[in-house]
Amino acid sequence: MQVSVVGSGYVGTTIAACLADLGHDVVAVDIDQAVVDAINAGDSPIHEPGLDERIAEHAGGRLRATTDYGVLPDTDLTFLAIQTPSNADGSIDTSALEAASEMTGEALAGRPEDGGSQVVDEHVVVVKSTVLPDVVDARLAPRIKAHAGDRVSVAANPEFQREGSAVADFLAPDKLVFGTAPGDERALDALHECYAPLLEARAADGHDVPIVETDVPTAMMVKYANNAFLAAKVSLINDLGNVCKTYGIDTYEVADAIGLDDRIGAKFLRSGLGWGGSCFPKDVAAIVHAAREHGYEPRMLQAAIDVNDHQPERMLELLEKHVDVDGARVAVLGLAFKPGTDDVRNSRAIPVIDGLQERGADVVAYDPVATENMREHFPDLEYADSAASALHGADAALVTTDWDEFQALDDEFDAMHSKVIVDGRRVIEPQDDLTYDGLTW
Ligand SMILES: NC(=O)C1=CN([C@@H]2O[C@H](COP(=O)(O)OP(=O)(O)OC[C@H]3O[C@@H](n4cnc5c(N)ncnc54)[C@H](O)[C@@H]3O)[C@@H](O)[C@H]2O)C=CC1
Ligand SMILES: O=C(O)[C@H]1O[C@H](OP(=O)(O)OP(=O)(O)OC[C@H]2O[C@@H](n3ccc(=O)[nH]c3=O)[C@H](O)[C@@H]2O)[C@H](O)[C@@H](O)[C@@H]1O
Repeated sequence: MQVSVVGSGYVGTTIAACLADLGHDVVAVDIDQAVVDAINAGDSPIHEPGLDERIAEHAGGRLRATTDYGVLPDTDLTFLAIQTPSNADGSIDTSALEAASEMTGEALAGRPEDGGSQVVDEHVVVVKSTVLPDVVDARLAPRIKAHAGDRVSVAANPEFQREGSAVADFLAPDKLVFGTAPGDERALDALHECYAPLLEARAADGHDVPIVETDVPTAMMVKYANNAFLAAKVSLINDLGNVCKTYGIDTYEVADAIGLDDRIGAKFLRSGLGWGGSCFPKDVAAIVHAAREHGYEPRMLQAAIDVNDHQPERMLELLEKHVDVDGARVAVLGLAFKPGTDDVRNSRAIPVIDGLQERGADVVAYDPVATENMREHFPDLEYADSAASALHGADAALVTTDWDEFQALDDEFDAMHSKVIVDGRRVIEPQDDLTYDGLTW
């Protein structure tokens, strides 16, 4: 199948490389020339395990990149994987996605001045971006169809991959959700054809992937409900964890026990500093905002946000029990919002660093891959090139991301001025000569 993917960020690059791996001919379209150049040179524009190899293997073959929307009519199906960031009030900013929809419609209509060289007979545009249930039909499809007409179907296929394991998640999904307009067989057939090689590969490994066929608004609501449920699950274990801590009980022991109950499940029970990233905070805020616009107050979801917002403050309060933060040199270990990624969007390290600076600390930060991205937030912060050098001479260290390499830290603590560790991710093994405090244990 000929597939185009518009938007080559975390999602777009992953699905473009994976679809090429599955045998499709894929063209990635992005307005960022640097991103396009990287892919064509066989390099990944983002840090994601398994992506480098796939891009290196397929670039120049089944995978190419361009800034030219004129390639769209030569493909059968176009995914839109454009960012949908939060506005200050929690609603989502769909302007970039709307612009991309407009450009997609123009290209499919074959207007030469918009990069189109031919009028397509039939085409399917699939929205991968996460948008509220009414956005595809109200704001995206009209922009595409105004130019390209009803020869083009517009469908939704929300994505459930996680950063840090995006390739593995995309290739082994728990489910696929196909949202199409009622009776739109063209869209449904195209989605089935696109995913057929993935389903065959999973079947060969003995796994059936359930496919949920539904309408477009329900497909997007599934995406929001999925993320809201997981974020709330983490907030609930953090809330319970804060209670456990007041009794001196280890929340991880409790979580292991409750996770044995099938109705609860063992995943997403790691308590600590809370959830960050480009999606949980954005998506929970968006659904809360939308609910209020419709006159409903979503109390559980707001509570999930409140608990999450408070965990960094709890970390700083714990630190204050052990050191006088004003003037202290504090090492922050971990800047990415989770391990395995260089993404710092809404990283919990950001409010922690803000809080340290407000309290007059001298902060030194380290992350194995996310330092450059964090420089955009904190250009004047001191960045160390290893955990060992961050710890050297520090009065305390805060663990903010659960990178594996922090587990191996041992003698490095000896170079600290005072060996105080506040662990927000349960990474460090407590030792007799360390003053060790966990956030919820
Ligand atoms: N990051 C993730 O792991 C996941 C993200 N999502 C959703 O997927 C969507 C995309 O997210 P990310 O990949 O993280 O965003 P991103 O910000 O990493 O990538 C967006 C890309 O679109 C490009 N772009 C912007 N306007 C364009 C235009 N008019 N034409 C062509 N390219 C354009 C940008 O240059 C950028 O490379 C969002 O709605 C997000 O909520 C869903 C599941 C997972
Ligand atoms: O819509 C999205 O973008 C994606 O959002 C999340 O994926 P992601 O944000 O990449 O990473 P997660 O592994 O879900 O972690 C999110 C945050 O929760 C935190 N977390 C996660 C699990 C846990 O037990 N405890 C915990 O604090 C992580 O540290 C991280 O800050 C969802 O897990 C994906 O299914 C979804 O596709």
